[in-house]
Amino acid sequence: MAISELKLPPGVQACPHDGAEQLAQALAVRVADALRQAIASRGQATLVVSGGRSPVPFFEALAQQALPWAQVLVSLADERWVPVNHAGSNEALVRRHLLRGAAAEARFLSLYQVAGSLEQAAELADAAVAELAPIDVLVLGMGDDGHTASLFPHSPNLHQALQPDCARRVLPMLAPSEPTQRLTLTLPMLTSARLPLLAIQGQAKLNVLTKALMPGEIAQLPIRAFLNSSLEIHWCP
Ligand SMILES: O=C(O)[C@H](O)[C@@H](O)[C@H](O)[C@H](O)COP(=O)(O)O
Repeated sequence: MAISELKLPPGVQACPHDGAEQLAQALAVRVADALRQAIASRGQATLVVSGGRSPVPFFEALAQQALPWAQVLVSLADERWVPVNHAGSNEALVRRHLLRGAAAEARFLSLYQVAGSLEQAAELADAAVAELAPIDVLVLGMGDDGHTASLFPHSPNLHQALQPDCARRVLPMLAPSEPTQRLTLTLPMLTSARLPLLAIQGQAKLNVLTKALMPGEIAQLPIRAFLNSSLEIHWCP
């Protein structure tokens, strides 16, 4: 099935692209326009991006966009609880591929915190991200298991993190793969985004999305929590 054939709920929109490079470029233009608008209205803009492997071409395309970067605050939807010099650090990925050239002037808000336990790190991150909401632009990814941010199926704290009135902005999560200890923004933080975007690539992820659009438990496919409000889904084969 092609993404254009999916029956999407009201507010959810599909944006198909021919390939990864086209998706990265189009998403960068879309995000940059929204950041410019936010800066024109409020003098600054907040951008929350995801980690993983696929966002690299998008980060590099966005870094090329002409923007008053000093007025942009960048942060992450989720982070692996590893220091920035660890190969799995999402912060390192953003610093390497997005915050470079003129974009290095943007301010970056770390989710990663040095602490004695993951729970303590989540409490510190919770306080640190208070200034993020409401988010102007959110770019989510999705795993083959239907997780988004670090909202992993059946993780401890998943139920709490997905409550629309969750009082925490950040909660600790456990991922099924290394690095397993994660920090994630919770549902109310993520859904505060004025422009929520989901970027996914490939048939396998389209199949997961198709399944997520069918009735079922949110805990099985946490992406479901984002399919009942406004969302722009950018997809390429
Ligand atoms: O830290 C992370 O791993 C993420 O933020 C995560 O939610 C990611 O977006 C998905 O796992 C998809 O990752 P890919 O796009 O690389 O497949």
